[in-house]
Amino acid sequence: MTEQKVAMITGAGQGIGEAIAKRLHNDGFKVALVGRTKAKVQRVADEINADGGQAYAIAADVANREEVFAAVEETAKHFGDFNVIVNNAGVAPTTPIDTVTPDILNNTLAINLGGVIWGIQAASAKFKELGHGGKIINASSQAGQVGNPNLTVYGATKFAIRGVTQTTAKELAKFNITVNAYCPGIVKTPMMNDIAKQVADNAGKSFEWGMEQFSKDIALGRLSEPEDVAACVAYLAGPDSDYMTGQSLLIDGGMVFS
Ligand SMILES: NC(=O)C1=CN([C@@H]2O[C@H](COP(=O)(O)OP(=O)(O)OC[C@H]3O[C@@H](n4cnc5c(N)ncnc54)[C@H](O)[C@@H]3O)[C@@H](O)[C@H]2O)C=CC1
Ligand SMILES: CC(=O)C(C)=O
Repeated sequence: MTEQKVAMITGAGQGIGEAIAKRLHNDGFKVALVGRTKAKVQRVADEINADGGQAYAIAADVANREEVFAAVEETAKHFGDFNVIVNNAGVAPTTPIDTVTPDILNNTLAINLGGVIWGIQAASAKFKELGHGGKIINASSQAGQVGNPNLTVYGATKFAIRGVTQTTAKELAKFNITVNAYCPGIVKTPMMNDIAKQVADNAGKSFEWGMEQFSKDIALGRLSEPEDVAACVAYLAGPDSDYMTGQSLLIDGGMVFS
């Protein structure tokens, strides 16, 4: 039997992160689930463990460098190895340009971009210490490929994540560490529900109208399930993507063609 690999997923208490944790468990990974609220990640870990898996919940704020390093350390100590990090946690404030404040800008940069940078630093340091390569997988978005109205700050972080993915892929390749990103489209999660509601409220329209503003250009004609994204992340976490690095995989049902 092949050795079970260890993956750490941030923002794993709901939405896409939860689906990734469950998919990697189904694919035979041991999984560490990281989130700011321990109870949320513990609920997902309990479900995976009840299904015969090995899941471990850790509380950490990805904007805090020390907490991210501590989470990686705890994951490696708990499971005895460390092979994959999925830097998935993120926030998406709705920001028509005239509403952007220093606090919104700094907080979103600290979580979305800072969290990915600390995750890459902590994971690559641990892979090197363990004397083997590894896989780093970052959450970007279709909003990191094309400008989405009302998402200036969020979109900026998601464009930046594609850049960081490319630069670190080149830096870390010599250590047998790959770095790739996934770019979901419009996924049915609490984050997307909040965005659609805020856009609708700002326009004095219904939630359905708000969602339609984002979903009308999906070629496949349906919103994404979190599991659609998790399936592609599983590919990036597994051996079939070994010869792939620096790439940003669009999983958007055909909204954007790059
Ligand atoms: N839902 C969508 O349509 C899309 C989502 N994405 C990206 O996918 C990722 C996951 O998104 P969703 O599951 O939709 O979001 P979500 O809001 O439903 O879940 C995100 C999770 O991350 C956690 N989190 C937020 N800030 C954190 C922090 N500082 N430290 C630790 N955990 C933190 C939240 O508590 C939450 O549990 C995000 O990076 C998002 O930008 C990208 C494209 C589309
Ligand atoms: C939330 C997000 O990433 C969108 C709308 O693409």
